[in-house]
Amino acid sequence: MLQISTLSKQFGEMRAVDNIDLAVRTGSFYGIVGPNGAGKTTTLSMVTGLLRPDSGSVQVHGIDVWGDPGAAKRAIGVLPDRLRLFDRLTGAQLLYYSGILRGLDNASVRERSADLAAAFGLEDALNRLVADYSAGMTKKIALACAMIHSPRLLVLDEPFEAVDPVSAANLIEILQRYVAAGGTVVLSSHGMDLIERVCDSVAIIVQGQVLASGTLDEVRGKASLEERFVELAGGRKAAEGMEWLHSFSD
Ligand SMILES: Nc1ncnc2c1ncn2[C@@H]1O[C@H](COP(=O)(O)OP(=O)(O)OP(=O)(O)O)[C@@H](O)[C@H]1O
Repeated sequence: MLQISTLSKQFGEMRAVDNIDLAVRTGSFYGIVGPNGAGKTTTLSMVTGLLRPDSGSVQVHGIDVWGDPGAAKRAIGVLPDRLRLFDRLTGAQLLYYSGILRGLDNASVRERSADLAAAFGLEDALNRLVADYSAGMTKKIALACAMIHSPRLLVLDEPFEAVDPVSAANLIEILQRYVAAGGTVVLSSHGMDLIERVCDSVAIIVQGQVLASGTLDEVRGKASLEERFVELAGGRKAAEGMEWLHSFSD
């Protein structure tokens, strides 16, 4: 479903993404993990046609994302990292806008909006401005907008950040049913337990490079995913120094 080949992106001197290759099969629940600044968001932005790569290619469902971005984007639903939503719309209007933009007819948009609002527990918030939503509610309405056109591939950058445990469990169930029906999910997260629980495959990205990828068992071996992650990310730093923090200036 997704083939990333020798993808690179440099910002000035910084090689944010350095020759990344990844393959995600149809029906996979794929997790991308890595330390802050590792290049996850940059990679996912290039995958979804939001950021032009310096080199390399991305194929989604056999379509070259940068060769035919319109066709590729039809196959993808995206939850970007920094949410830039039209937040002077109500939740209902934002869902309507997303559905119509994706070519759905009126009746389908209304039916799907109601289903999504119920699934995410947003029924009572639909007529309020998105600008007034909490962080978690904003994330949920953005997720609903990403799903409304039933894409083949969902690319979700930190979908569980700020989402409460009940909503996260609902979302996981929705995604698991979507995958069981043949959809494909690629998500980034810092929640190792969650990735271990829901993903069948995972990639660990450190300093713009894929240091491990494959099925969950291939990547973690006999260790936990967190242990493998810490090992590949260069270990933990001992919390030394900063005595001033314990000197309490009052
Ligand atoms: N537009 C930009 N201009 C300059 N540098 C950038 C830009 N976008 C990202 N970077 C840099 O590229 C590197 C990778 O950033 P990226 O956002 O992809 O990391 P990430 O793995 O998603 O991190 P996090 O887990 O903190 O979200 C970082 O060093 C970041 O500062």
